[in-house]
Amino acid sequence: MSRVFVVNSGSSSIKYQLVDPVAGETILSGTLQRLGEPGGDAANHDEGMRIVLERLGPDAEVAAVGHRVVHGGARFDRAVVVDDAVIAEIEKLNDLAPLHNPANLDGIRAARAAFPDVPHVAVFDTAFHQSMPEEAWRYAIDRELADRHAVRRYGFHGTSVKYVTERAAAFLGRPLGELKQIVLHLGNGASITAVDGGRSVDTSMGLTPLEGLVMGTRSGDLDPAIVPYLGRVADLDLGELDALLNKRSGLLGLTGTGDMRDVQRAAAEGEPRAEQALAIWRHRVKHYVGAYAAILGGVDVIAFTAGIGENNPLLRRRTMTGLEFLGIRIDDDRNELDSRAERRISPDRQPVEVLVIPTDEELEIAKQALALAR
Ligand SMILES: Nc1ncnc2c1ncn2[C@@H]1O[C@H](COP(=O)(O)OP(=O)(O)O)[C@@H](O)[C@H]1O
Ligand SMILES: CC(=O)OP(=O)(O)O
Ligand SMILES: [Mg+2]
Repeated sequence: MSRVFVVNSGSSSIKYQLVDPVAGETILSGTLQRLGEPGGDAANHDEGMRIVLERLGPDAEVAAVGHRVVHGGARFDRAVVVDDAVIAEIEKLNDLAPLHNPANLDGIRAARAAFPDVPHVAVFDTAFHQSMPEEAWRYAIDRELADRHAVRRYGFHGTSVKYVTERAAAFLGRPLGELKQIVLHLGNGASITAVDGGRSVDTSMGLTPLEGLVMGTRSGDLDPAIVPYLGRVADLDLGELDALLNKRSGLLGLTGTGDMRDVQRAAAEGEPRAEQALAIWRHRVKHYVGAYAAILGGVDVIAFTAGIGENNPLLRRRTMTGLEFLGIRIDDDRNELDSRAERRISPDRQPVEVLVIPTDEELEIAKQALALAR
């Protein structure tokens, strides 16, 4: 038996799959969305997990349960079998991934109660980025203070980036070890990672999933002085500032909606704030592509993935326009093809292969969970 139940209990959704990674077969999958919002699929994560477990049924035979855990801190550089001590460690990191780790833990607790006799495996978003060199992960602040509190760049979406870079190499029929890749994971949470020969060497998210790109509700990069400054002039306390930057910024803060589809619709209707928000969003993406081409000393592959990266030809084209000097070109017919498949969207025989690789965090989690459970 090699079936794995995978739970990706996220900030506002629960994605789940029953997969057999050996047979490469998905038996069941689904998503509960907008948890806690009016009209959402469940009132909270506990109720959401109850619904998921009902859908799975009492007789599902599983060899292991795999859990996505966003923050593994300095403690977890690879997947681990969950026990009470691991749960306590994950809980300590709640403050460093406030939209994610508490929800991940809700999923783990509910699934352990439902499947007490099989191994539960935590697979961390941060693990893949532990290969970054110190010049990429260390912030230029007081060394002792930073080390005492484990303040450093961790990076996230690593499970997705690992999967996408391996698939990209397989798609091209070239050895992973020889490729310089830039992965654009553009979803509600969004990040860009530089991968040299299969190893993460830099990534846009930092201590928390707040740094880097403009996201659905997160600001991404800003001058850190803005935080104390706004605290003083707008009389906001630290909790309010944290909520402002994580939950009420990004596309939401700029336009009033955090969903890229709505922002694009508004922009297409000529709404100037929406058009400007897209321009800011694209500017930040381009900034990181250029930076990582420089860090890598060249680029062989640009891989688009996640909700926006997989489904949005207009943003793919417009973020790549102006990067011809790096050897990056887009073939409009290929780019606009409506497809769920892995595909090339650059013309043939270009210095840079531009690909769309649909991510599958759940399959990657299932593989790692099964490997550890055995
Ligand atoms: N066809 C599409 N065009 C533009 N954006 C899309 C499309 N489909 C999904 N998205 C966007 O993708 C984002 C969600 O991506 P996803 O990877 O599912 O996020 P997460 O896993 O972080 O919740 C949303 O902003 C959504 O609007
Ligand atoms: C780490 C992170 O931002 O995850 P997500 O994209 O699922 O919100
Ligand atoms: Mg995601």
